[in-house]
Amino acid sequence: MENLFQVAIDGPAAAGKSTVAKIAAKKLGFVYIDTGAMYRSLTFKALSENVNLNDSHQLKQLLDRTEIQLVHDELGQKVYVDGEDVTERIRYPDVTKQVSLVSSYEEVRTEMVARQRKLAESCSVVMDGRDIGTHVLPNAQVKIFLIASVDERAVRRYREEELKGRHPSMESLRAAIALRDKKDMEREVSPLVKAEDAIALDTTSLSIEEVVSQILHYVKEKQLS
Ligand SMILES: Nc1ncnc2c1ncn2[C@@H]1O[C@H](COP(=O)(O)OP(=O)(O)OP(=O)(O)O)[C@@H](O)[C@H]1O
Ligand SMILES: Nc1ccn([C@@H]2O[C@H](COP(=O)(O)O)[C@@H](O)[C@H]2O)c(=O)n1
Repeated sequence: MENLFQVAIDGPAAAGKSTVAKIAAKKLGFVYIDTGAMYRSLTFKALSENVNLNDSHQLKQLLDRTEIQLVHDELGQKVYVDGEDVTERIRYPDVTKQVSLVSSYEEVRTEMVARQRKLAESCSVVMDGRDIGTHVLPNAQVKIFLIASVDERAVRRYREEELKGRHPSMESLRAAIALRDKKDMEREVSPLVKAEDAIALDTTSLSIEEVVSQILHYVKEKQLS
């Protein structure tokens, strides 16, 4: 289909990908696709059904009988697994801790990528994840690789946790972020890496509004060229 526009946003954990992708998509009138939520959904279901997370074949079979829906309304994104609202549940620490293992398997990724490409088939999208610019949407017109220092990312997560009434130590947040990045960068299949043609955007000292404005600038520039 002609005239479809794709914005790919990749980067390490807690760099701000989903926050800015959501706002940019809304401002552009594009659909926002949170691919991390899809891997989290499968991890949640595998944990709920006691599936062996070291068995990629079992995980793929589970995925084949799992419906994952990303639904958007005025209040934001909701995630449904087989019709159950798991929006909050997939952010719990047990899922976050295991999701990099589940996402490391080729069988799982092949199916997820097929689903993600299908979602982007008929509409303009802002898609965020780890392999969007390198693998899922290699022809995306705008590719952003969002980074921020690990200390800043830990602070951002801390503030988020504080709002939910939780007070984890800064060091535990920092360690969890660094460990997840390491696993995502070192896996064999589609590791987290900047696409050659992606724009690196360091958000360490940028506000959310400034990051969104930069992304919109790159999109407008491309649309006019
Ligand atoms: N530029 C920014 N300045 C300050 N805080 C930010 C900025 N961007 C995002 N945040 C905050 O940082 C936290 C993490 O952002 P977000 O969840 O969007 O990151 P992410 O890259 O999607 O993370 P993950 O990959 O782990 O899901 C959120 O609380 C968000 O509000
Ligand atoms: N395209 C993607 C997106 C995500 N992952 C894996 O899922 C984890 C959770 O992602 P969040 O963005 O929701 O934090 C992430 O740590 C990766 O292991 C992926 O592999 N590819």
